[in-house]
Amino acid sequence: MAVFTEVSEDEARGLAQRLSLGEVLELRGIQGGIENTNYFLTTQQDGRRAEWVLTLFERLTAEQLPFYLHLMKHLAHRGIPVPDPVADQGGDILHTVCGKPAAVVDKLAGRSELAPIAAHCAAVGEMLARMHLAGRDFNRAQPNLRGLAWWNETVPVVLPFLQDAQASLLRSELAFQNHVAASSACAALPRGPVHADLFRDNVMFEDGALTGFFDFYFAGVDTWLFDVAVCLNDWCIDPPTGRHDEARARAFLQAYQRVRPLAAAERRLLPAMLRAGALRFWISRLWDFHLPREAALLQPHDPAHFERVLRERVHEPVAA
Ligand SMILES: Nc1ncnc2c1ncn2[C@@H]1O[C@H](COP(=O)(O)OP(=O)(O)O)[C@@H](O)[C@H]1O
Ligand SMILES: N[C@@H](CCOP(=O)(O)O)C(=O)O
Repeated sequence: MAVFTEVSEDEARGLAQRLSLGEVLELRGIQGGIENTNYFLTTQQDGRRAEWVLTLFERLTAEQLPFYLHLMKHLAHRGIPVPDPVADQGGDILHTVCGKPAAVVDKLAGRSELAPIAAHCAAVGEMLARMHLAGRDFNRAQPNLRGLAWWNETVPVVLPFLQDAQASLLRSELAFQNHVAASSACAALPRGPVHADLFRDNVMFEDGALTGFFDFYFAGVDTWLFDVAVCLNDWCIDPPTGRHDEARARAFLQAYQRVRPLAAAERRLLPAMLRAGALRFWISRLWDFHLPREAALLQPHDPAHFERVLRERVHEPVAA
């Protein structure tokens, strides 16, 4: 993230006490990310150091947050390696810090793999399929808040900032996606809770092994295929050109399908869904870039990257 809201050591101590985390040793603002305020919090509990991530939610509301936090808890309890939100003495996992909704989760070990090879992609594919299956009996529902309705709302807001060729691509792709979304093939796709933002910087590895998925704050109930497309568009491309990387994509898809084979309708719609995944992040990056928010450590993402990825997916459709 960025630090949109400064948290004092006093605030952190009060929170650590309410959550029985022990004595606060360190509180450090995190630079990565763009949505929320994140801090690493180190405490000492019974003589042992423990590391946590404190997140203050800057846009999500107290009504929306239980879905994400309970989803993480549900998946963690089913053995999927995701951060587990810490409850206070009353059992609540949604807290208030500096007047904002906040959560504390355990810090995952390792670091992000920003230059993945096929083995990393296979590990992510397998865990994503396991996560989809583990989410089937999650009993809360909330739509993907960065789904089609948000694209339709946001495109008119960003269009005035674009050159003609970009505006024309954005309009035509949005029309195409509205058409696909209204089709019976799309309605038949299997759905459930999806991460919806499982980029390389939202997965940890240690010594080559996957240690967890995190940053579930764009999750929602959507097609499982959308998650697959978002991953292929980030893990399995050549970043400078946005071109599809066949070897990494095969590793990802084979590993995913060893756990959950794609249905025929999913295979048919994958090319359109890859375009949807590129469009979704092109729109959000345009929005963040042209209508920025104030933050101490914010590094906006480059919108041109997903414009390139989208053009690639339109001109060179990728089959499953
Ligand atoms: N549970 C976690 N374990 C380890 N590191 C984390 C965890 N959550 C967040 N981080 C670190 O914080 C950074 C920003 O978090 P992220 O959730 O991506 O922010 P944002 O929600 O603002 O996009 C990550 O890149 C990672 O380094
Ligand atoms: N992954 C998205 C933006 C969301 O940022 P994150 O740090 O929460 O993953 C992008 O790359 O545009």
